[in-house]
Amino acid sequence: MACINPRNTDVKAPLVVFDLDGTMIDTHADLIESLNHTITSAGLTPVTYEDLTHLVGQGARVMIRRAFDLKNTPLSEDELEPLFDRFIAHYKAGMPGKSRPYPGLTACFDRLKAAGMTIAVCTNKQETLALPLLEGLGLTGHFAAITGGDTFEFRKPDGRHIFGTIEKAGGDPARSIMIGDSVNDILAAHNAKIPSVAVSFGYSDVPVADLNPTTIIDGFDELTPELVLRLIEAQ
Ligand SMILES: O=C(O)COP(=O)(O)O
Ligand SMILES: [Mg+2]
Repeated sequence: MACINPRNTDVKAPLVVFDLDGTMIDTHADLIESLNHTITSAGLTPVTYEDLTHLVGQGARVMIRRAFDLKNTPLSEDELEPLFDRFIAHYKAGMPGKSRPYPGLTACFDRLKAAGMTIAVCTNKQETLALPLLEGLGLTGHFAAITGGDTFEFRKPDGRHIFGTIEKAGGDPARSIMIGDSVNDILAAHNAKIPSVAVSFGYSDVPVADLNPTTIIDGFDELTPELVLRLIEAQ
């Protein structure tokens, strides 16, 4: 097992930064249900899972706006706000709903932490949704920091969202990696100049290999301390 030298206090623990939707947690059923609850009230027809992969990624407001674009229906800023409130109320009320961690996630956390590594969350989901969802699933205690799409004045794919998360978690960008499922995560890692791991099972609307991540995993059993160290040392 990989081991961190505990005597060298100048070297920060390796930090593994996780995206939330489609990476740690399979949230698609609840997102689709709340989105359809929202847009059908405005006369739109429901969206599908395939649609969701094009809509999710930049938070709830953008998801609703993209759904209207998808259905070729104009939407003014004034109309958006009550729909946004309707989405948030519905999504929050059902939480954690059908959302569940992907297989092997907590075993992966335990493995990384046993090797002296730190874990953080960098999601574009707003804090008022991300925090109770992680709490509802009993995961909060694993993380040194959780940042959302509204924590800073910037969000993924802006690399500063990752830097802000690393700083809050007490990490070092030179010893950090990003795990994500979509273009925002891989681009943000690229912009922050840190290695990226794409998961193949999330909500990307293109094959994740097209995003040029540093590497790809098909399940959390592949995310080992050895892989994390290899990626950090190779950067
Ligand atoms: O809520 C979203 O739109 C995206 O969330 P994620 O950054 O955790 O994938
Ligand atoms: Mg995601």
